[in-house]
Amino acid sequence: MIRTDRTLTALTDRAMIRVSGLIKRFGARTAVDDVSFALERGDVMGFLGPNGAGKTTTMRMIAGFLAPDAGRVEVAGIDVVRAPRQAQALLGYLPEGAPAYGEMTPAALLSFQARARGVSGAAAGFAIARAMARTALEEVAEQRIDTLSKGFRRRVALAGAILHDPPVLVLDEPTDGLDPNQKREVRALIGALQAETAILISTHALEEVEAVCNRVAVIAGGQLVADTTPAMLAAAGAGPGARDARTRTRLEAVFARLTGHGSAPMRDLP
Ligand SMILES: Nc1ncnc2c1ncn2[C@@H]1O[C@H](COP(=O)(O)OP(=O)(O)OP(=O)(O)O)[C@@H](O)[C@H]1O
Repeated sequence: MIRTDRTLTALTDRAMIRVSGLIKRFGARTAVDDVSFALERGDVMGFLGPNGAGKTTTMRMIAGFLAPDAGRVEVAGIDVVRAPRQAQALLGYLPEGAPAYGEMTPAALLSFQARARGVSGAAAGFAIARAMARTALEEVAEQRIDTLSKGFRRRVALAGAILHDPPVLVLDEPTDGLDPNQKREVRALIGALQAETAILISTHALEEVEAVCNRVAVIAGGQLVADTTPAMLAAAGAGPGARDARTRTRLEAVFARLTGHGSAPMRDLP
């Protein structure tokens, strides 16, 4: 497995997300198999892998929505299994798919979520306005969620994840269903939050990794097979060299192999 110096540096007390020896089984299938990594503030880690590799299962365990069979998850040093409420207060989680409560409006849902986090009054109003502005939701604030387009519904869920301005974000395919402009906006938001936040983001889009990630973790068959940087990933496919057209093509080939979104087979992982 590729591990860079940068990764080893991250395995310190400054870690905002620390995953150690994480295992999850569903019946006979081991969905997540001894996965370990750590992220600090300033890290945006792209989480790659083919369908069924274990990305969502790992993210659900980090967010405290699924109990691991073994191993440990800490958010800012807080054990997610032992102290889920404290850990979740520091974490924003964007699950796959659309938000529940389709009969509510974005404004009502965010208000409900603020109350659930113990925030009310002027502080809630401020947090909701900030989250709506960051996700450009104002124009649909009072429209029922189940009447919104997929892109808007995705942004409502994202607004909920960043509502309390958490120092840790776990985003499961945040730009899925968005049009190119909306994708750019969400990536700009991630860039704006990066300095103060540790962000884990699953994606099937190479341009997303290139645009926002300074780290890349690759999972296949439940096991972490690379924990590196986008540049190292490119080098693994292209050898050292400039990011010229040939490098780009090879990076695309490596990416296709790692994510299963392409014709190349999954063997020979870097
Ligand atoms: N609740 C569950 N019960 C049984 N099996 C499950 C459950 N959740 C996930 N799995 C299985 O665990 C494995 C990992 O699934 P997971 O959803 O974590 O993959 P993924 O990498 O997120 O895939 P995708 O890119 O398609 O979202 C798959 O084989 C999946 O079928």
